[in-house]
Amino acid sequence: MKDENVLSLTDLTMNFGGKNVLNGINLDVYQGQIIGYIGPNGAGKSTTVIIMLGLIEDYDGKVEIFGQDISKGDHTYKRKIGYVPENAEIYDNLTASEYLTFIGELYGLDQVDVEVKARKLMHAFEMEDVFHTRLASFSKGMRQKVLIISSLLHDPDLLFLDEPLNGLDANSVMVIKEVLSQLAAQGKTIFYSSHIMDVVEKISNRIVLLLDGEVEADGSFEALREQSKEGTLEAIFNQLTGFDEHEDVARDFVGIVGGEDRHG
Ligand SMILES: Nc1ncnc2c1ncn2[C@@H]1O[C@H](COP(=O)(O)OP(=O)(O)OP(=O)(O)O)[C@@H](O)[C@H]1O
Repeated sequence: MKDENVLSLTDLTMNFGGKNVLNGINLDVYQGQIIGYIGPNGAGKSTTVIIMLGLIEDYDGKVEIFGQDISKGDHTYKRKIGYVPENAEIYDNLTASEYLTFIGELYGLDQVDVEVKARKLMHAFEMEDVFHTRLASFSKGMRQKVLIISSLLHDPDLLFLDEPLNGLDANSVMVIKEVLSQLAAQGKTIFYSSHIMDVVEKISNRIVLLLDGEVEADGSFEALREQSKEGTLEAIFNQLTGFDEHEDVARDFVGIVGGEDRHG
C-alpha cells in the first residue's frame, strides 16, 4: 500500500545542555520513499535518527512511526526497523556467523533460520568463505557489508542508514544502491543520511536538508534544482547552506601547512 504515512515528526525539538539542537522539525515520510537526509556537520541529523530509534526520550514534540506515538511505551515498532550506524561497535571477537545470529535473535528470529539466512546473504555478497571468521580480521568494506546484512535480517519495513557506503568499493556501491532501490520498489521506506552528495542525488526520491536543527529544504532533486538553478546537489547544498568560501578556506589551510600563516 503506497502513500501510507510511515513516519511523522511534529514540532520535534531537542535540547542538549541548554542548546537547542533540533528546532521544531516537521516531516511526513511515506511508504516506499528514499529520503536523502543531508545537512552540514552538527545540523542534527544523527540526533533525529537516534530519537526515532527510541534511544533518546527527553525530546519535545511528537514522533509517530507506523502510526504509533513512540513515547507511549509500546516498542514493537522496533521489530520493523533496521539501522546501519555510521560507526558500529562491532564485536571483533565474534565470527560473522555468531554476530549475525546474535543480532537476528535480538530481533526475535529463530537461531537456525537466522543462521541460514545470514549465510545466504553473506554468499550473495561473496563473503561465504569468511562466515566463520572473526570480524577482527575483516577489512572496512567487509565489516560494512556485515552491518548492512545485520540491518536487513528481519526484513524491516523502515531502514535508517548512516553513511552506509563507508569503505565499500565501486562494485559493492553499485550493488548496495541497487539493493536499496529494489527494497524501496517493494514498499520499504529508507531514511538515508550521508555527506556524499552525488550518491544522495541519484538514490533519493526526496531530499530533506537540515540546517541548524530546522528543515531548510524538502523536495525531489529535480524540484530543488528548479528552485535553486544549480545543477548538482553539491552546488544546491553549498547554496542553501550559504557556503561559497571553499577556496579561501583551502588557501588559508594550505598556507598554514606550508608555514605561511597570514593570520599569525
Ligand atoms: N549527547 C549529546 N550531548 C550534547 N550535545 C550533543 C549530543 N549529541 C549531539 N550533540 C550536539 O548536537 C548537535 C547535532 O549533532 P548531530 O550529531 O545530530 O549532528 P549531525 O547533523 O549528525 O552531524 P554530522 O554530519 O557531523 O554527523 C551538535 O552540536 C552536537 O555537538
